[in-house]
Amino acid sequence: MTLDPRDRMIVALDLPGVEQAQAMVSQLGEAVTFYKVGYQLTYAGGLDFAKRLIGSGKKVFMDLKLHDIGNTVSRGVESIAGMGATFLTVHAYPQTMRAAVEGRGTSGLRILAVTVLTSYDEADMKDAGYAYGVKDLISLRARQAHEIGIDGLVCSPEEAATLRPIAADKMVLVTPGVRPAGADAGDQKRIMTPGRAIREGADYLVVGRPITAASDPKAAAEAIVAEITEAKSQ
Ligand SMILES: O=c1ccn([C@@H]2O[C@H](COP(=O)(O)O)[C@@H](O)[C@H]2O)c(=O)[nH]1
Repeated sequence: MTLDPRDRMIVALDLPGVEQAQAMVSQLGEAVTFYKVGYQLTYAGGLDFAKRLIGSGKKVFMDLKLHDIGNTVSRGVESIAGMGATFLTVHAYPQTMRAAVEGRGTSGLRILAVTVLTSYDEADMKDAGYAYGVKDLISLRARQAHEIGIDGLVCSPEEAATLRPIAADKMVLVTPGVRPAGADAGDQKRIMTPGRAIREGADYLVVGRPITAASDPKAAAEAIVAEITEAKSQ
């Protein structure tokens, strides 16, 4: 996939409100082309803000991680499909994924299935009652997503190399859990540096706090794009 390295970085706008999100977008300027809007901002006026971002020429990933009975998921996805976002997440349960694919129809919205959250390690999987470990569950869910016609997977960069053969050129690999060398992991448990994530086969990197909480967010974003560029040139 030929993409400008800048377009491979998706900045998570996990901020308390539209005012803070707008200030961050203004500060980042041309350094960032792709934003992710998740729970925090969506429930604080973020849907209209996301539409305005799209109107201003930025790409938007709605990280709503839908999971409900099929009819509710389909109808929810139909509503989102009209807003012009590029990506929308659902949890990677077969019923939910089928409903999402039905709801997106022939719109340009691409559905991403969240395999196993990057804040989970093996102990968390057990704690949540899963019989599978991370590696087996992400592989199972990736195969199911492929069969159902999902457009991409959300996984840790640690799993990009394992999932690439399943995703082939049909599904993009979108990876949160990205931390520049020496950065605080926070609640992320399956992490990798930006350069290594790209070398392992990630198509898009999702980065939040390492940029939005940096003393100079624009410089932090530019440094990540430089790492992506370097990794792509190898
Ligand atoms: O498995 C997942 C799925 C989604 N996310 C989201 O990505 C960002 C990561 O933010 P950081 O500040 O860089 O940790 C955040 O919005 C999550 O909701 C994820 O981390 N892992």
